[in-house]
Amino acid sequence: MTATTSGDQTPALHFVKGHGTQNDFVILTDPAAHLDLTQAHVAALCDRRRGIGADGLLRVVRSAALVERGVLDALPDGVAPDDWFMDYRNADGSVAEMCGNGVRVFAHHLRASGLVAADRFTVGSRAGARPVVVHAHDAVHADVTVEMGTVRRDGDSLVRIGDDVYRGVMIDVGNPHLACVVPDLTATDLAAIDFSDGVVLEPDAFAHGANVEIVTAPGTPDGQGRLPASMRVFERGVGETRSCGTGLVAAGAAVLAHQGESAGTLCITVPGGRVEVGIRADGSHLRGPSMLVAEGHLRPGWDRPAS
Ligand SMILES: N[C@@H](CCC[C@H](N)C(=O)O)C(=O)O
Repeated sequence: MTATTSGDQTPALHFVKGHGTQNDFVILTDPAAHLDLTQAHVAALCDRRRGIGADGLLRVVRSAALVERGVLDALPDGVAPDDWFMDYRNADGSVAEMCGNGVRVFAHHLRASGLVAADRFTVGSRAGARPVVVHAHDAVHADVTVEMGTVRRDGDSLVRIGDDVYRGVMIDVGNPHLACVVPDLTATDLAAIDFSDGVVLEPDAFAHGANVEIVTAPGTPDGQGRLPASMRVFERGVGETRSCGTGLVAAGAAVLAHQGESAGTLCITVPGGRVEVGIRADGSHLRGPSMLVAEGHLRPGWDRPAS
């Protein structure tokens, strides 16, 4: 992966490493879309042994530049040419439409780096515009809310995980999910689920694969009226992660549907922390922490195989 400068003059590439409830990302700032982000390069960079290691990569790029360079055919719904665009890739190098934790970390990076000077702005994504509010931030920590858009519920489907089969709701939050609420599942049972053989979806259920969430039924509301629940997730293009923002919104909608409700606020615990999810008839939100933990440079030639 090189900047467009040719030959051995390629400059060292600056990166930032961050996470949202331990869903971790490599962030590359590339305003004019000069980087040639191939699937193999992204996979190598996200590899925890031969690269920096991450669940995904966030390229920080001007929306218009992605269209000019042919990465996008057109600007997605509501995205303006000047908006910063989160060009998201999974750890295996595949492209995904949206990443909820990624938007929180992306917005934090924009504020902390001075690329954006306001606390309210819009981030572009392949799933459309995602308005954010940065409630507080410093160089390392931030608290960010993302408007996650409409949650579309489809029919039910099944997933096999090891010897167990779970029924869930197919939910689109810009990207596809199967959110399975298991009423009698305790937090201990949830922690014991073995994802090591992956997840097997019904063959015709999802044209492009899906992320799978296993969620407990909600407990009694907390002091702020939020329903508590716990979740684990197996992400398309990654494997099990310690959190997934779009998955949390899908899980929130599934928990509410399980209660016979279509709107409400939840506080959901994942292995990497806790976030707030709000579901409304006309949209949804995700609020939670972001951390930017490191920065550095990729050495020119990092992607050449060892001789
Ligand atoms: N971790 C993300 C979701 C990333 C994309 C997902 N793996 C997919 O392929 O749809 C999140 O926080 O939403």
